Amino acid sequence: MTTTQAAPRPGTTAAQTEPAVRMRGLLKRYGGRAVVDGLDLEVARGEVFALLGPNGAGKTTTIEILEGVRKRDGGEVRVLGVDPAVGGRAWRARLGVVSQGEGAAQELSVREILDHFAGYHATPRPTAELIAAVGLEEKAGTRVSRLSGGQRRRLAVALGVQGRPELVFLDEPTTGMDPVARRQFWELIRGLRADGATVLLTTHYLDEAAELADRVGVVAEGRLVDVAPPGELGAELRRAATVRWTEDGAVREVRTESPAAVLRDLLAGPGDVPGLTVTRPTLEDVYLSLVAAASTARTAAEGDPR
Ligand SMILES: Nc1ncnc2c1ncn2[C@@H]1O[C@H](COP(=O)(O)OP(=O)(O)OP(=O)(O)O)[C@@H](O)[C@H]1O
Repeated sequence: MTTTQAAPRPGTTAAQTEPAVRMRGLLKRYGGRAVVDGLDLEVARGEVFALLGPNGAGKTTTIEILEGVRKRDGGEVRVLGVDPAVGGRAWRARLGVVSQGEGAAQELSVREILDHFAGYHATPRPTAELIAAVGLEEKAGTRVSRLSGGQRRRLAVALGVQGRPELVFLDEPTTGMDPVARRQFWELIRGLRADGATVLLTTHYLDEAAELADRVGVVAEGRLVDVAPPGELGAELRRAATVRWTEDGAVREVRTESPAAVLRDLLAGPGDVPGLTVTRPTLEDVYLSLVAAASTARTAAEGDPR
C-alpha cells in the first residue's frame, strides 16, 4: 500500500516527530495547467527522501515552493514547522539549498567563495573540511569560471551543506558528476544523515535513489504516484517474476508470481534447461511502469485522442 507518511524514528522527542516537511494538496498552476496537482507528502526528521520523476513532472517546482522561493496556488505546506511563504531569516538559516542553477561568483576561487559564505552562517563547517568532503582539494585555488560542470556541482553541494542545515534540499545534485564524485557525494549524504539532518533530493539516477534514500516518491504529471522504501516501490508490479529458458532454439518466457513452481516443473524434465534465468523487476522497471501508467491516466482524463 502507498504511504505518504513517514514513520517516526525510535527514541525521538515529540518536537522531533513533527515531520521536517509536510504538504497537503499542494497546487501550482502555470497558464491554467496544474504542474503540481494536489501533492500530499511528509518527510520525517532525519529521513533521506528522494523525489523521482520524468522531466517536467513538477519536482523542481515543488522543491522551490518548499524553499520559499516560489509561490503556491493552493494547499498547505509546513517546512520545519513554518509556512515557507512567510518563512523569515531564522527559518532560512536552518535550510541548505542546492538548486539546479549556478550562482557562485565566477571570479573567486573555490576556497574564497566558501570562506566568503562561511560568514553568513553561525557555525559553518570549516572550508578545508568541505573541500575535502566534495573532493575539490586540487581545485581549491581555482576560479569558478575555470571549473568543469561536475566540479561546479561539487561546489554547489559544499555551499548547500556549509551551514550545518537541519534540512537540505538538493535538486539533481549529482548531474554531471563523474562516478567517483557521485560516490563521494553519497558518503557526504550518509554523513549528514548520521548527524541527524533531513535530506530531500531529486535525481534521475535510480541507483542513487536506491543507494541513499530511506523512501522514494515518484512524481508524474504533477502527482505522487507511489511512495515507499526503494525496495518496496510498486509492490504489486514487483510480485511477478519472469522465468526464461531456451527450448528448441527459441527463448521461452513465463511471468509468474510462483517462480519456484515453474522451476520445479522445468527441472523435473529429463534434460538440462539451457539459458534458465529468473528475474524480478528492477527499480528502473517499476519506475518506468509507474510513470507510463500516470501518463496514460492523464491522457485518458483529458480525452486526448493520441
Ligand atoms: N516559470 C514557469 N512558467 C511556466 N511554466 C513553468 C515555469 N516553471 C516550470 N514550468 C513548467 O512546469 C512544469 C514542471 O517543471 P519542473 O521544473 O518543476 O519539472 P521537474 O520535474 O523539476 O523537471 P526536470 O526533471 O526536467 O528538472 C514543466 O512543464 C515546466 O515547463
